[in-house]
Amino acid sequence: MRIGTFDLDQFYPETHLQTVTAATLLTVPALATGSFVAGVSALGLAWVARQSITAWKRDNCLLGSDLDAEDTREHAAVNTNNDVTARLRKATGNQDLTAIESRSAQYRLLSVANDDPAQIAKVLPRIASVLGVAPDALGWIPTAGRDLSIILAPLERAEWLPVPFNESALTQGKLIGYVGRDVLGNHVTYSRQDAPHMLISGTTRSGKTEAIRADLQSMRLSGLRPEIHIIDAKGTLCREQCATFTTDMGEGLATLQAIVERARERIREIVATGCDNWFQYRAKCPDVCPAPIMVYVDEYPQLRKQDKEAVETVVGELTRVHAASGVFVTLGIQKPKADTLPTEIRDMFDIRLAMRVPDSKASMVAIDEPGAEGLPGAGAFMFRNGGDSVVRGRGALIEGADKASGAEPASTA
Ligand SMILES: Nc1ncnc2c1ncn2[C@@H]1O[C@H](COP(=O)(O)OP(=O)(O)OP(=O)(O)O)[C@@H](O)[C@H]1O
Repeated sequence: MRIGTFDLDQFYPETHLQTVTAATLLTVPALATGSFVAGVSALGLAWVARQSITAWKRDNCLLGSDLDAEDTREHAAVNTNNDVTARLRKATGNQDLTAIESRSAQYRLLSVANDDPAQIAKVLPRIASVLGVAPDALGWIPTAGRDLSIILAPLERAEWLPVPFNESALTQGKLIGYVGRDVLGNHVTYSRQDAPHMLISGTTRSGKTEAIRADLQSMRLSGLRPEIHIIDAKGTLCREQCATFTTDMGEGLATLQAIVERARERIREIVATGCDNWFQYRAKCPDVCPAPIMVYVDEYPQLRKQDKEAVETVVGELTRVHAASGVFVTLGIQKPKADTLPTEIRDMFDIRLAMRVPDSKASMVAIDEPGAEGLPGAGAFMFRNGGDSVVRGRGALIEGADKASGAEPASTA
């Protein structure tokens, strides 16, 4: 398990020693008696033992019953916070609560040894007062593991850490998008093959543009030479390498209509070769398969204002049918509202990335649950891939996109 950039398994190097000892004790006699199968089984047994010992020691640490203060003190990233633990226990009357503190790119993380959502929900306001933050600024991962909840308190802006774009999380020949890191330090990625279209929501200064940039970069690095079309009312993406770019919404609509025409032709060609979709076609006929078409519309309601019916028809067809033709759509939206983003369009977007949005209603539209209204901004996200549960984290910042993550003045939005 990783907390922040820190791997808890590293706490227990002695388990490696135990593995070697167990392996030697079990394997040598087995091999000496001439049984290769027994030797291999013994090695397997030793490996399983090592995994269980590590997990057992780690859980004990997280559960707080056997906290190894010496080990944790050596690492600034993870600390049992005795002060917070004592105050939590006093404030809640629950003597089982133990707080282990760590940090991620934007949050102070408090791991609390309790996974009963009802109990935690009841004590959240008291935890907020112990941490000295407003209750609605607290985030919460109720069942982060067995007997474990994680409470997230936003750090001061000066303490935020940037998340560099990580190319190694991508796979050549696949349309993998790199989003950033979750609060436990894991890479957050998605595949356009599983979920072709993406909705990115976020009010001004929330990090929406940087999120689109990270996605564009991911697609360019896929090795599939994507054909990129950007329709961007504000023009902030004008320096991105692409096939077409426009800030003119009339032109944007015409671009989408032309893509629909091409997509219809493509699907005829794909079906004629006996394939169901672009991914199959690419696997079967890599030499003739056309490049994927990536469409990015930033500030979708602006485009929709151009001609509501025509825009909804064209976006509807592209998202409903043409992932099979190799067309992948990303919509950016500042204030997601049910009337500008009707359910039948919204449901076509399986990948949902929400940065800070104006209120909980907008969060419901953006990601089907409240919470994005309380995000601290500048790249903090809630992410949902299809039916999976929501992941919180911070988006990748492409090198050179910004000098220092903490340098910006706090947003008033
Ligand atoms: N992932 C990130 N990591 C660090 N800082 C970030 C990140 N994303 C955004 N920021 C910071 O927040 C600022 C605003 O980001 P961005 O331009 O992406 O916001 P936006 O939501 O597109 O806003 P606007 O609509 O006003 O353009 C950036 O200049 C940068 O300082």
